[in-house]
Amino acid sequence: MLFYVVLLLLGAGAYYYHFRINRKKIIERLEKVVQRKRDDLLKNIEEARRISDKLDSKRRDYIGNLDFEQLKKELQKGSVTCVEAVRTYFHKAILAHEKTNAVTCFILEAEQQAEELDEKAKLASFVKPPMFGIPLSLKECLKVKGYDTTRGFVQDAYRPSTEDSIQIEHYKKLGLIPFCQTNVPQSLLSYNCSNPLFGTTTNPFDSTRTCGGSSGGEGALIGAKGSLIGIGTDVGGSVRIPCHFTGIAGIKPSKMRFAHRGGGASVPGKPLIDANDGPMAQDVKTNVEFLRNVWGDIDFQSDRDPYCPPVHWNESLYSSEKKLRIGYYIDDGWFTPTPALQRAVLESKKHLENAGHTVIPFHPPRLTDVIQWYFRAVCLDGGQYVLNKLLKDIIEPTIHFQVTLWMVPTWVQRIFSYPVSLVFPRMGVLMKSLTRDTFELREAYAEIEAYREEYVGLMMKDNLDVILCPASIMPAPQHDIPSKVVSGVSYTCLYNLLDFGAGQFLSDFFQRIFIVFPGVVPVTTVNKSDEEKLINEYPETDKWYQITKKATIGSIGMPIGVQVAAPPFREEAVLRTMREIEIAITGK
Ligand SMILES: CCCCCCCC/C=C\CCCCCCCC(=O)NCC(=O)O
Repeated sequence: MLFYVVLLLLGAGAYYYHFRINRKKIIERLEKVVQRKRDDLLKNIEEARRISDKLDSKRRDYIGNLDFEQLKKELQKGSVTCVEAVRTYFHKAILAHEKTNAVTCFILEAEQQAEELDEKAKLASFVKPPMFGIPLSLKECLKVKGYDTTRGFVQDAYRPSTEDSIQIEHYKKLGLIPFCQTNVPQSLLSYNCSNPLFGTTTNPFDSTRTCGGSSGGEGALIGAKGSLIGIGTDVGGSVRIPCHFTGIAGIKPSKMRFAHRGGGASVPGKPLIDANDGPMAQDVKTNVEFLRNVWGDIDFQSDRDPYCPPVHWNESLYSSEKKLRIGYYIDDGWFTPTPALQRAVLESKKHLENAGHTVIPFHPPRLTDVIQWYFRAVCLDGGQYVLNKLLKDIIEPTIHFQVTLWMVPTWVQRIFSYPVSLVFPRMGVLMKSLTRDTFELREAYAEIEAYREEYVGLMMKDNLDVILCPASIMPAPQHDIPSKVVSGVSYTCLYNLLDFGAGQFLSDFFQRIFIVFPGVVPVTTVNKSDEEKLINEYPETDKWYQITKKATIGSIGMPIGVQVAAPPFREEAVLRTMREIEIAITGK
């Protein structure tokens, strides 16, 4: 017996030794890549600075102070040129980058694209496209010809995309000029924004706090006024959480409203929970204008990707005067949000009631189950795909906790989940979430499908048009917190789980009720009384609550958004609701 124990220990030791040596080699090799990439970025920024400096600083300030609508008009009139717009936004993005480390690369060809557009504009026959000359920032994972999409993995550096994705092609056709790429967390499966290649992106309001993720670079850049409009992706909150953390507005349309051919994903091959791209901007108005133009011309995407139905912008839904019926909740029953987030929903409710809408309580059912199905379906191979990539890479320290969880074999997690449940029941739920086998995975898929019916059934029973709820559980926390409180995505991941696969859109009934489309609009900032309530009333019943409470203390002044969600192909109703909240708050 002793012999076998010794043999086993020796075997384990040898395996561990081999593993360490191998990891050391990988890290040494990749550290050189990191250095090269960082040197290249410095040169790239200097080149962008040289380009931006060609424009007189007074002119740059003038153009830099125009909002989206004003810049769009001036570009259309010809009183601002595309080259001037690009040079201005190189300048503004450099300033934002110096503050937050948001940019991973400037797309230097933007200047040339701008020059070509300006040349075309001189021809009498040329009809300017609707978003002529507007600079567009892009999350690093979106495919642009000639540029990397590393998703924060060092191993994927210097493997540039060979083509633009269909969406990028479309944006260029509409006159937009992609001018920079922005940072992401390693793997995209986190709501912070750090990776070993480009480092940590910080929140423009407080550098000790995260800008959110995974479209965190976009959040930081737009929040710091370095871009007017950008594109993120969202599989669990990655557009909405950074918007909420950085005080901007953004939306995650239902999957089929964009073409996905040529796009990338955090975990390819997960059928029920898929990432959608979505715009992010300083206000709702800009998102509306952007989507009005993109969906007004959606045939461009549908023609190239038959899985993208040609559903056009629905102006009558957006501009309708019919009063809405809105369901709201301030606590999903899984994770009580901190007081400012609850107040933001209640204030928005009042604004909407003042505008004549009916706002009634709505309770999303069984969030504990939702959390389990979501993690099971996102990590559909038990996290193996991401873990394999991570083990071939330098692992980002701010996601160490999350990676450690993934490394524990599923059967071990399952055994320990029972004793853990006795002292920390919510952790027990998470520890039972990763799938043991395909039998369990199929079951989870079936549950998700049934849940979709249940959820929309509840909405239909009360004849609800949209749902109003918190955007997250807390204001922006410190950089390492998201990986420690990964279950805090319940407010956003619910609406990814309710998304829909191809095919069902064929029926009008399904189109109306099944896919849910959420967006986030900034509403308020954390105040003193929120902090007092947090200290005196916020639960401390388990470790996640304790971490959340501690991370939220000291967040006075941080932005807070709310989330609005609605059934598929009714994105315009969500935008209308968000815009009405925006008008009530800002008066414009
Ligand atoms: C012992 C318990 C094991 C559970 C381990 C869970 C590990 C965490 C897995 C997934 C985290 C999901 C967080 C989602 C954050 C938002 C991500 C997002 O929207 N990404 C966008 C994209 O992928 O494009």
